[in-house]
Amino acid sequence: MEKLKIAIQKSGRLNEDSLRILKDCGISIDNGRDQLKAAARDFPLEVLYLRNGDIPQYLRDGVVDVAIIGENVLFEKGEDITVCERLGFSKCRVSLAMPKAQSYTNIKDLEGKRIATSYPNTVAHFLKKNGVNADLHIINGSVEIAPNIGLSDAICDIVSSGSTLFKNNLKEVEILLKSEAVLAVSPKITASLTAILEQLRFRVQSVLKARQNRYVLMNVPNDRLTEVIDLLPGMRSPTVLPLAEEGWSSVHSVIARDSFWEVIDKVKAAGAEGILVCPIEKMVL
Ligand SMILES: Nc1ncnc2c1ncn2[C@@H]1O[C@H](COP(=O)(O)OP(=O)(O)OP(=O)(O)O)[C@@H](O)[C@H]1O
Ligand SMILES: O=P(O)(O)OC[C@H]1O[C@H](OP(=O)(O)OP(=O)(O)O)[C@H](O)[C@@H]1O
Ligand SMILES: [Mg+2]
Repeated sequence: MEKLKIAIQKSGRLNEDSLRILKDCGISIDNGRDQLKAAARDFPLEVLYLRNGDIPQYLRDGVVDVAIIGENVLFEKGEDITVCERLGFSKCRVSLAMPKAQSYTNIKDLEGKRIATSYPNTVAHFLKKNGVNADLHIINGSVEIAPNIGLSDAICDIVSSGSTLFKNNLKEVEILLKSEAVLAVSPKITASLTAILEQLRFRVQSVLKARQNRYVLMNVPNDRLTEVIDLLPGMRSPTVLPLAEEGWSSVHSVIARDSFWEVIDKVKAAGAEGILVCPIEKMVL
């Protein structure tokens, strides 16, 4: 049977979460150490472990059909590659930073300056858009050290918590783009493999939806039911079941993770008690 070839990062920031999302989709992979290729046991999928930076070219050439990759890498060297799902992990931004002591008012301050980066196309694109000329120094790692050793006046690199910038006495001055892990598709994917990709996307979507929501159960006195129900969204509407004790009901609902505490505070104030919160494994709408 034909198999969809998926590339995931061999080692690094994306590896673990990429394997986790496949696992949550019910796809188990025989994952021998040092193996560069593995087959899934229960889904027509073959996994290739590759360098994140090499993946755009493999997608372009059709060596792999899909990949889990940092969106920032597509911006740098895969603008022709299509994204079919945003996966919600490895969130970061690509930013320009300068020594803290240096004054900065706007991008024009970078005119004629030396900028060290691993993302030359991204920086060149940003500078061109702003009509600024600067010297780019391409380095592959430890970019944040460059100003401290006199290699550059500014840097452009990935920022997440900001602690690497802080430790190197740098300040973030411009955000060029925001990124997260995405599922990207080869322009050469065939129709029959697209059908398998659609099955995979369906599973991914139900896993992501489930991660974004929580299942809640609570006890509510019957005379406060309408008030509590009005505060709860639910998939269609909340479920209401009678408790063994007269005058009380059990109310079940689904709440978005982001608005969770806000809703809980409100239902509590409206008379709900014994509130239980459970993770959801899959959510099919
Ligand atoms: N500090 C961070 N916080 C969140 N996401 C990050 C962070 N650093 C990198 N990422 C994301 O994870 C991706 C992989 O980063 P990582 O440093 O593991 O590999 P890499 O050196 O860019 O790639 P390669 O696999 O080619 O060696 C990046 O492209 C980015 O999308
Ligand atoms: O804002 P922060 O939370 O500090 O994260 C940003 C740092 O994380 C990444 O490096 P990583 O740790 O992946 O090391 P690498 O340079 O070897 O890839 C990135 O290149 C930054 O240096
Ligand atoms: Mg890194």
